[in-house]
Amino acid sequence: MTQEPSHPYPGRLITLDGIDGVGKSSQIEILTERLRSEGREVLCVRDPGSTDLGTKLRAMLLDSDLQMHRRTEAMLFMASRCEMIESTLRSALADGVTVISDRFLLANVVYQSVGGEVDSQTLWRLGRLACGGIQPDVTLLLDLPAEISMRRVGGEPDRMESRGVDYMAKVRQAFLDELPNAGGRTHVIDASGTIERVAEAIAAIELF
Ligand SMILES: Nc1ncnc2c1ncn2[C@@H]1O[C@H](COP(=O)(O)OP(=O)(O)OP(=O)(O)O)[C@@H](O)[C@H]1O
Ligand SMILES: Cc1cn([C@H]2C[C@H](O)[C@@H](COP(=O)(O)O)O2)c(=O)[nH]c1=O
Repeated sequence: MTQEPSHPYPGRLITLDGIDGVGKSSQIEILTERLRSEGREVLCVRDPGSTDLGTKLRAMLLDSDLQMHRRTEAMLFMASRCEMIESTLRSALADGVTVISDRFLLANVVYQSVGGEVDSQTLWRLGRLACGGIQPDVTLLLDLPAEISMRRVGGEPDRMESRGVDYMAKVRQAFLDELPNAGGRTHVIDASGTIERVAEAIAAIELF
């Protein structure tokens, strides 16, 4: 079955996602190096972040001392993503660049729907409006039990990590449940092996 295009541009949007500590950033580093060694122009962005506004919003959203309603939280993540798309991501795709995003709308749906007052369908609808018609071409979901991933997270827990391992276990399941709605091609990668083993599993996936 042919898939609807994720966006009207020649570039490629690849997103990596999963619960905190699953190993996304480590894999993005390896994937970026590999694609660049193959001669591809690669732009890495982080969600939330990657703009002045997004960086400020990230600091607030991860500040354990800051209280906010779940709908407020959801919309601030969407605002950061909108700014990143309209100031960086869209033009890169238009120029044919491969964009690797550390998280995207899928994280917004699962992290803000678990245990909160906002349902996933509403978050998909609002989130797609905020993304201005851009969806990932490929979503790589790194999957790992929350008990293991939370042990990998170092330092003081941020506002999301402070919600604890039970919340993170529900987020993990929500990622698996919502992945088919992410748009484009989707893959679940077992993140329980060594960094090298996980990188091999990602290298075996056809990204283009
Ligand atoms: N496959 C792996 N096996 C064991 N440790 C790993 C693996 N991948 C990453 N780590 C380690 O786990 C920690 C978190 O890794 P990383 O920052 O890549 O995860 P992350 O998903 O980006 O985390 P976060 O979402 O919290 O930023 C790091 O100390 C990293 O070295
Ligand atoms: C995009 C997005 C992220 N989150 C959560 C997920 C993590 O706990 C933090 C981001 O930190 P990381 O270093 O990327 O893990 O924010 C969220 O709750 N909603 C979102 O839309």
